[in-house]
Amino acid sequence: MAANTVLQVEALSLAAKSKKLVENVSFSLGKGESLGLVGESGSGKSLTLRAILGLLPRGIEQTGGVIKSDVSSAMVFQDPRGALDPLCPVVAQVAEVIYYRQKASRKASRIQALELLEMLGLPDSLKKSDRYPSQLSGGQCQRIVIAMALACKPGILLCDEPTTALDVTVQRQIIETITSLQRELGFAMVFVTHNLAIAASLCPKLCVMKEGQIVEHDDTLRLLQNPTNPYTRMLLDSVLPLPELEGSEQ
Ligand SMILES: Nc1ncnc2c1ncn2[C@@H]1O[C@H](COP(=O)(O)OP(=O)(O)OP(=O)(O)O)[C@@H](O)[C@H]1O
Repeated sequence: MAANTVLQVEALSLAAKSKKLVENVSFSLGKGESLGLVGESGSGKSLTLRAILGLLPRGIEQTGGVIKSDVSSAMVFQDPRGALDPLCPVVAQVAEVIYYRQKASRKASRIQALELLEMLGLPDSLKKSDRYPSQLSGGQCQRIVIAMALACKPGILLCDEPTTALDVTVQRQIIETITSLQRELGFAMVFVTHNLAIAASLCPKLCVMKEGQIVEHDDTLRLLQNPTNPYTRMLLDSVLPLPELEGSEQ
């Protein structure tokens, strides 16, 4: 691996029994870089992320390729409520990750958890009284899940459609939060989404996936300006423009 490279995926193939699900996927990621994995539902994006994390679902096997990384990874899942324990207060959930991953004392873990909540822009009310996931909005739950991932001090943040379950204004806030945290903490990121616009706004490089394969891999600007694969062109064409308002100035 080159000196600045934190992740190298080489010819990764995954299968369930004999069914090929991901085929010959390759990409690399430099320190602090962001890469977007875009494509339709079922194209193999989440499985690729799970393979990087080393957490493939039961029944899925790596049938080829290698994944090289010398930094730790943490994942932010699609459904924030599903990723949290409904019976445990949220601050305690973040503190628990710090306690186990960083081997801090219980008291220090709680203090660090509160600092992370502050960093994620969560309101003071969440810190004063212990609150449960059901008492938080979807956006607040996703911020807690991001705090838990960051509590592992990852070199790579793997984001699996972290904004899909949220409304568009909250989506934007979460994306802005991730961007500013990345600038501050310097982690690299693989961002999975079916939304080309979100991936393009976050990541300077994109991989387009279809049916388990990467069909196009390029710098975001070049890919948007000059897509070479028909599927990428179709993805671009399917971004709906806003209608022009009647009587608006030209
Ligand atoms: N546990 C599993 N067992 C068998 N097949 C699976 C399993 N998980 C995923 N698959 C299959 O692997 C393929 C890729 O799935 P994956 O979840 O990676 O797609 P995706 O691109 O992330 O889709 P989405 O955007 O809907 O999350 C799909 O055909 C899916 O049905």
